[in-house]
Amino acid sequence: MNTQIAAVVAGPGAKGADSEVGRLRTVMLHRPGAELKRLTPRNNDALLFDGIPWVGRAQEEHDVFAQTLRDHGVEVLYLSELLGETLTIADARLECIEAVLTDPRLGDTLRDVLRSHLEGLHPEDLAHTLVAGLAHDEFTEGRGLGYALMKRSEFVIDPLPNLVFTRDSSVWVGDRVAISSLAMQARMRETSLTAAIYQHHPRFAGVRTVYSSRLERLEGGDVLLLGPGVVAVGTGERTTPAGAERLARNVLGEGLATTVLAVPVAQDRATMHLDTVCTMVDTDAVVMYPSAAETLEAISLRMNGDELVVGTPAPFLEAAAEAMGIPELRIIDTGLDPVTAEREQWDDGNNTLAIGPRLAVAYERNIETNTRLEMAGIEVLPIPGSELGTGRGGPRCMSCPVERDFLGSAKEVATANDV
Ligand SMILES: NC(=O)NCCC[C@H](N)C(=O)O
Repeated sequence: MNTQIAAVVAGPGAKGADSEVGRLRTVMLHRPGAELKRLTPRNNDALLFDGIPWVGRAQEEHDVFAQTLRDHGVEVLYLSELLGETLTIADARLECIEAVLTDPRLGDTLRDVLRSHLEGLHPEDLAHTLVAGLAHDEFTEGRGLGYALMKRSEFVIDPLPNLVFTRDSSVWVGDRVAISSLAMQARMRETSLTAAIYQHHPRFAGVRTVYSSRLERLEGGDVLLLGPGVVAVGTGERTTPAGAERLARNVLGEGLATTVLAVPVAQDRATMHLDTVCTMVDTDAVVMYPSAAETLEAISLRMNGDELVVGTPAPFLEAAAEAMGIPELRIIDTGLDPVTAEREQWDDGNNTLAIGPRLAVAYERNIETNTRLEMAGIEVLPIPGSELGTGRGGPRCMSCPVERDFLGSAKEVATANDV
């Protein structure tokens, strides 16, 4: 175990998180809005939705989620409000507008008129347009061949319906924020918004980043803070091995962790991120899709001086327990038959958001999984998700914890494991 680790800054009021289960203090959500109204049967696949949500009901469901968090003392920050405030700052406006204009489909003529249009918008209207997109017919000033040949159903600026999954576009590791590098075309522009918020909004003044969207592919849904100093990173289509290795180099190099576990995840629609099959519900327990529990492996990444040492594959639960310095990483035994397990995994039954140890928000529809969690002593706070679920993400996907109580420091963990 590498003991040359700087202590994670975990002072009172520190932002960030060193676990999945420390008491949740502040979270960033995005209340879905006009961007969901852009979804049609023609574009929903490309926009990564499995259906056409009833938008008003999705908003009601999301409001229940936010209120459940508030009722448990969690401060809820809304991404669009932060974005509107951020876009009062000239540099932030430029960066977000530039991210739109880099779209190679535009062509110079359309790009120029679009630039002038966006530059003229009030910050809140600009925030709205950056999130909801701009349809061909809404942009009456449109010019150029790109615009002339665009179908009426197409967008000059694509909407961002997956912004609701705030987990994926940024993730905190210790007191640093990682701006992710989203893999799918439909989501790439999301990080121009989160990057601008973290860089320019006064709420985050002085916060340092540990990853940027210019680096290799990395999505927050793949990053699990197993415990102080131990980070698991799912790898596959969304987070590439190169992205996991880059994150490992950065967090290990900065003393934010002692071990990173790379965890290859089977690449199916239902299992696009590590958090679709496994989330933590206690300091030493996960709720996990049974078939993943049998098959997941982990490869440890540690630093030896300047060298990144790559271990050999080992069963995930064993490798995690060893890195965490605990006898066992428990799985809540859901004991479900394979069909029920598959149905509830599809509906994000394993994608819980812990508000603290043994207290987790979960979709109410996953009755069997939730019952087993309760039987195992995990208090479940059920929320509706029939419409939200069409985007294929649950409470963890829909939340970016900005501040949790720290459970410890990397230095303490390193010391404890060395004894
Ligand atoms: N962490 C997550 O699993 N997030 C859910 C992302 C769902 C979104 N429709 C996507 O395909 O990226």
